[in-house]
Amino acid sequence: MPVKCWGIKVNKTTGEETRQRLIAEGTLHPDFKPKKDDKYLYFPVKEKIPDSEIFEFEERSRKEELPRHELIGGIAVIHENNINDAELLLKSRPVIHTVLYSESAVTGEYRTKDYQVLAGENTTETDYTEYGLRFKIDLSKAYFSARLANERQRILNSMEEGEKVFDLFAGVGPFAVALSRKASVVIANDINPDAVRLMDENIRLNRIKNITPMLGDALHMPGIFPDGSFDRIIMNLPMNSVPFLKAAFKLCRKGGVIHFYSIQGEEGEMLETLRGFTTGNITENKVRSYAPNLHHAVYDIVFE
Ligand SMILES: C[S@@+](CC[C@H](N)C(=O)[O-])C[C@H]1O[C@@H](n2cnc3c(N)ncnc32)[C@H](O)[C@@H]1O
Repeated sequence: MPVKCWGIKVNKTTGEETRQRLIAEGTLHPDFKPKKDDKYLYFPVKEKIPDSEIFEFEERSRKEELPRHELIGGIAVIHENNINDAELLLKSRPVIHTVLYSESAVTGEYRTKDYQVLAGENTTETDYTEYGLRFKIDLSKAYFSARLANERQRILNSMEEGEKVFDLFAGVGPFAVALSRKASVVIANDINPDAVRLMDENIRLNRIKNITPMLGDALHMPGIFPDGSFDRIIMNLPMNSVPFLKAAFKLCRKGGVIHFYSIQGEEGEMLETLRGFTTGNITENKVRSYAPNLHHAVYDIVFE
């Protein structure tokens, strides 16, 4: 039965942005379901806040556990080929327009996956907002994971204003776009033409002027830029970054930092390899679980 509660009414085009803002502010009411009509989305909030009005919302059933999924903008990705789960997810939030089943692990040089549409619109494209930044994503054409959002902010917070950053495996540009807020310049390279096309769009969407997107093989980058040109290097190709370490250390200045990502089973697995390149400080952190007995780790390496 619908219950009266404070809520925010927003245009559908700004729905995801509003949802993330309310979550970040801690005001989205978890006990009621957001709702929609032809034009607007309605989000329940815990108390009276600016622009809120009283609306009627359905209570969430405590038993209605949602299937495990990753939400990227309006797309929910599930790992079981289950139409009922997909329909449940589609109905659970007005912002979800498509539910995809990921048929494989990330594969190939471009680190993409095969997807099957289980419910909703027949698309792998979506709009995604992260910390106020907007992104065009196409999951079948270029890699993207929303689970690295906090990691991008961690690096941004560790940066000084005006740094020169090189993102060697930039994908559709989430690290580059986030870090451009503090950097003087970001060079953002990827070998996948679709990723670079989407990155170009994402740079324009956010009206960013200090990112140069590049289409190329990371191995060739030291031939283009003088040694030691950059303060910070991002290496998020976690299954296969080791062959690119020599190039990264050439591009990094002495005293600069390289963020090296690795999918690994044991803590410290990469330390010996990395010690072959620097005597500087190396700090290791777990970014997220990846699979049973595997995790995504980041090594922050100071080049000395
Ligand atoms: C795991 S994805 C990370 C993308 C992005 N940094 C992100 O976090 O969303 C790795 C990316 O490296 C790119 N890649 C693979 N081999 C490459 C190479 N030799 N040179 C440049 N980019 C490469 C892939 O196309 C893919 O977009």
